[in-house]
Amino acid sequence: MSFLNKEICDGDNPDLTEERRTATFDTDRMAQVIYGSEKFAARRRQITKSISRIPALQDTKPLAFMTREEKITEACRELDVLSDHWEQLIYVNDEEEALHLHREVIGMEGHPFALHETMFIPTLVSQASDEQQEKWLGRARKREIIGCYAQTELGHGSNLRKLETTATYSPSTQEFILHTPTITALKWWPGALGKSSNYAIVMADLVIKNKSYGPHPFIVQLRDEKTHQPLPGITVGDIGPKMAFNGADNGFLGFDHFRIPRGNLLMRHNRVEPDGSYLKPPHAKIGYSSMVKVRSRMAMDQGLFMAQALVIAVRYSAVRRQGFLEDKSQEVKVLDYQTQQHRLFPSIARVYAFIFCGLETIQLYEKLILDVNKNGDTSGMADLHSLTSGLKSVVTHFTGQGIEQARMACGGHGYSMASYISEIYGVAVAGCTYEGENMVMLLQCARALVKAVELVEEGHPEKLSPMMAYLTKPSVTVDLTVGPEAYVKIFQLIAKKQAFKATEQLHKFMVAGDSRDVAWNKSAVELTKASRLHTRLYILKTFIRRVESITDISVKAALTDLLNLHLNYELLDVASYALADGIMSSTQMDFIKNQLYSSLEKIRPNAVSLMDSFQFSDLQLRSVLGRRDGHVYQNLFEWAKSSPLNQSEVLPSVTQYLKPMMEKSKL
Ligand SMILES: CCCCCCCCCC/C=C\CCCCCC(=O)SCCNC(=O)CCNC(=O)[C@H](O)C(C)(C)COP(=O)(O)OP(=O)(O)OC[C@H]1O[C@@H](n2cnc3c(N)ncnc32)[C@H](O)[C@@H]1OP(=O)(O)O
Ligand SMILES: Cc1cc2nc3c(=O)[nH]c(=O)nc-3n(C[C@H](O)[C@H](O)[C@H](O)COP(=O)(O)OP(=O)(O)OC[C@H]3O[C@@H](n4cnc5c(N)ncnc54)[C@H](O)[C@@H]3O)c2cc1C
Repeated sequence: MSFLNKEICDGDNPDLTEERRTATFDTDRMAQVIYGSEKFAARRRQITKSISRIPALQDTKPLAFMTREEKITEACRELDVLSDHWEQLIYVNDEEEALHLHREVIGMEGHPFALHETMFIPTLVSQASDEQQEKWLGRARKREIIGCYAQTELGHGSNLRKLETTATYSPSTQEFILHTPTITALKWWPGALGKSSNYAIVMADLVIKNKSYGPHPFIVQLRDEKTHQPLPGITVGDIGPKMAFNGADNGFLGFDHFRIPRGNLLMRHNRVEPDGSYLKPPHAKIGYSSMVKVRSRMAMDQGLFMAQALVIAVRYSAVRRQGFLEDKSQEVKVLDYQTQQHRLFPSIARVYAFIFCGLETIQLYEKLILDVNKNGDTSGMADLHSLTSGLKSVVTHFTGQGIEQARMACGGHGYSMASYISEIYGVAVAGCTYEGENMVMLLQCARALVKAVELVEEGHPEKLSPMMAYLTKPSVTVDLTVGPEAYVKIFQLIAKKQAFKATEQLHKFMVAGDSRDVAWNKSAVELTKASRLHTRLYILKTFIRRVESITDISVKAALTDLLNLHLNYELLDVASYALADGIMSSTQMDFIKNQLYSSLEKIRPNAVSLMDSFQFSDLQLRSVLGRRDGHVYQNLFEWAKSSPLNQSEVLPSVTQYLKPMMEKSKL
């Protein structure tokens, strides 16, 4: 039986067409704001169009029905097709275009080049000397070799100072000897390490003449370039299936006194001379730059994950009709329910806010690397580290929440893998863990906050970085009706109070005799709260700044509605702090609530177009519920019919067990 007849499916679902007609702005113009420029938004569309013309890149069997091996093989097949068309699809070496291409064609479930592009090449760019770049960077960019980033070990991920893999320098042979002394020293988790990569950046403890210099990056060949067999002295493999991200072969790696030449220590910022003398880098943590790079991307990448889930949920909510409001002759779109709007729209606002932050932090990282590589200027490192530590933690947490709400907003069908939301969720929440576990990174952000509070207390507010300047703001009474700046002021007061309270608690324990580390641990929950508020303030301010800078009037108006929703929702979410400290009254709380509800109504007519503006193709969305044409029911039925279980009427499990069991029961 097929309901996919042409009449029903010609054109888009009329409910979605109606939604698109009511939009008050142009989605191409909105895409320019989302993707940071008219040029890149247009290039994305052009790339999407070119992809749609390559038959070998169109949908094959749904991913949900594939085994892990099939997923990996399929990703590799697509990579091979892409490499044949690379130069006609994108500008070679344009990172953003390459990322878009991968996202659209291969999706988010991981692939052998995921770490090559995101960490291997960036580490060579930031850590390898010019000579070393000449040797490896060109080959990596041409994809003659595949690399990954091997840092985390079975026993240690967060505490890098305790990594156990050693790289011991031998002056007599001018080699480093890589060794895995214990089981816990096995590298464990690196993406694409298990089966695909033939090279890795390995973070190992540099040891010279029995002295440890801490983790340093080395480039290491893992496999023979012709046979792909692991080199003697190397044990490498896949760590097995994960919650999601199963197109990636996250791996393990061990070394048995494996020798690499001296020139394989990445030496842009530090050196080991032939005689074993060590030249220090200009900043102790410069070797961590690749992590900062990925963290600086995470607000954008996580924003895009949440956007995908919301495109699906919002489109589906405009097609799904259930229950009645005033008109009893026709059921309403579930998107008309206030609870549905409250479930989805604040996340739409967060998506935009996160993406605006991402645009900013990606640029900050690029600037930092230029400053460091060209002028040896490391002065921006501390600020970017604390900013991206807080941001990755806050953004991943809210993205997980937002995606889960999107799933629930799709009712039963959200739970089906046809929606694809479970996969998006599984991939996105990995970000709470990778690139620094969220609590650990919030505490990194707190280090900077506490230092700033201490500067204020010591009478040196002039030494504060601009991001911390709010810590000196006096308490004021605020009239919320004056607009965004009033919300910022209240948020600043809340964040400031919490930063001072957490620091005060830390100092109190220290005065009572605890060491700083113990006092820190006793204050850790309060410190993480301060970091979250500090980061949410940054997000809020970035959102305001970005909206203010928009020139297209209708785009600006639509985003102003979203910004107002964000301001009210965020302030309400932290209202307990404001009430406890007498910063806000209950009358102001009521005002905020009413503003919030009226924002939901204002956003409603633009909801579908706010999500269409992301211009994800159906290929990228991989969702039966979220397709642009909105033909949900027909496609769900087709999708279910393609399940391997439906390829025969009677399964072997029935003939082998259920039938005999029922027969036995009759006796
Ligand atoms: C549609 C959408 C599609 C989107 C698709 C996008 C694709 C995205 C998918 C990507 C797929 C996969 C990506 C997965 C990648 C995952 C890769 C990894 O996970 S790699 C491993 C990451 N590991 C970590 O992050 C480890 C976390 N730990 C640390 O970073 C450190 O141990 C620490 C920072 C927690 C502590 O370091 P330590 O050396 O012990 O330092 P101290 O705590 O003592 O601090 C001393 C001092 O240094 C400062 N510091 C620390 N780090 C930095 C830094 N990077 N830069 C500058 N300064 C730094 C720290 O703040 C302290 O300063 P003080 O002034 O003393 O306070
Ligand atoms: C999908 C995925 C991909 C990954 N890809 C890579 C990769 O490509 N390369 C790579 O090298 N690694 C990779 N990793 C590893 C990842 O970076 C680590 O898992 C991550 O840094 C967390 O470290 P951990 O596993 O040691 O967690 P742990 O530190 O063991 O965390 C366990 C708990 O302890 C708490 N905790 C730990 N330390 C502290 C502290 N100081 N204060 C308070 N609480 C603390 C944490 O908050 C957490 O609740 C990947 C991981 C995942 C899930």
